[in-house]
Amino acid sequence: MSTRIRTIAVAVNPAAAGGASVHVAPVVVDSLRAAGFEVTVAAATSERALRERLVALVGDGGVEALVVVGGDGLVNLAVDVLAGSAVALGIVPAGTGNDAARELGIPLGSVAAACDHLIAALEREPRRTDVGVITPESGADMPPGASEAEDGTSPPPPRRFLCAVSAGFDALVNERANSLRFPRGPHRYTVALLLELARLRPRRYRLTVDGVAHDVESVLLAVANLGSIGGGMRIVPFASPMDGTLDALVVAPLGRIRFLRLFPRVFAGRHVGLDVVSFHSGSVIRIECDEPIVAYADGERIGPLPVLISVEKGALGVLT
Ligand SMILES: Nc1ncnc2c1ncn2[C@@H]1O[C@H](COP(=O)(O)OP(=O)(O)OP(=O)(O)O)[C@@H](O)[C@H]1O
Repeated sequence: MSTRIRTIAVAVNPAAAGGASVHVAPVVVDSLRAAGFEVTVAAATSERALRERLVALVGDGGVEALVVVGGDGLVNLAVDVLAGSAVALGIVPAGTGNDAARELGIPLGSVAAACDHLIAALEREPRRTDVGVITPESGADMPPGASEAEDGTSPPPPRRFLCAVSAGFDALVNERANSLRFPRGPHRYTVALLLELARLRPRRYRLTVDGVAHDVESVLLAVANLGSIGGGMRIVPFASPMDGTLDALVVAPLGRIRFLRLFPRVFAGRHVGLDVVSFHSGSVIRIECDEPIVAYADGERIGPLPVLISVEKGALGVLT
């Protein structure tokens, strides 16, 4: 067993993948204990309560690693809490999309394989990984379902992310899904996608990459640290989380049929080189749009554009 890491917190999201992670977590805890690690379980009834618990655990130096059992939303929460600390992040994928795990080479689809991978990684030095930071510039945004007290005129605080920021079609789909009362579950995203597809049209953005402004029209615009979103859409197949760089993907205006035909190519990462696709790499990227669009990071709602995105090089130790 590793002499470096002995104490581990396991964070559970009872909401991930419709509750499936509740069954996965005990398997993870048992595997780690059987391998000789000291394990604390961190679960809470809400995301906010879980954040407070994780901040306390990391702050008092009680754990050397945090293993999340959930999807990209829970990974995002852990990254936001852990970046810059000495606590390493482990992931046992138990969500719907699991893009962070996929990109980090963590086995998907088998809890036993993911646990074996994690225990092997605990023997090694954590891999230093870049973390993105998204800073909303404007306030006065009321999230769907927020209380009056959460509304305000000051911008939401900066938030870290591991995978990507969405500011185009997929951000609109997320926002639409969040506003729908019916249906519940994953079908909400299908309905939202169809509704947004019917409304597909380009928006005008100003993308400023390391101080150089690009005025673009786009239907799909995202900024990646790790290359995939939405359950395996390889938006930036060449993205590296260890190069101190972010990569923006811009898809130029195109009709619905061509847009739909693009999707299988993006899943396969074979859109690079197409005339409608361009990439811009840099360490500070600002996205502005002349229409109200709410940005999402790792599938989490951030706030309206404009946003400033930067990178914290090697800020996170990942067990992989
Ligand atoms: N009690 C809770 N503990 C932790 N997270 C919670 C809780 N309740 C709600 N959440 C939120 O649930 C959302 C979904 O979780 P998660 O991302 O882990 O699963 P998923 O959506 O099924 O997977 P993916 O993001 O990979 O598609 C996240 O935004 C998370 O913050």
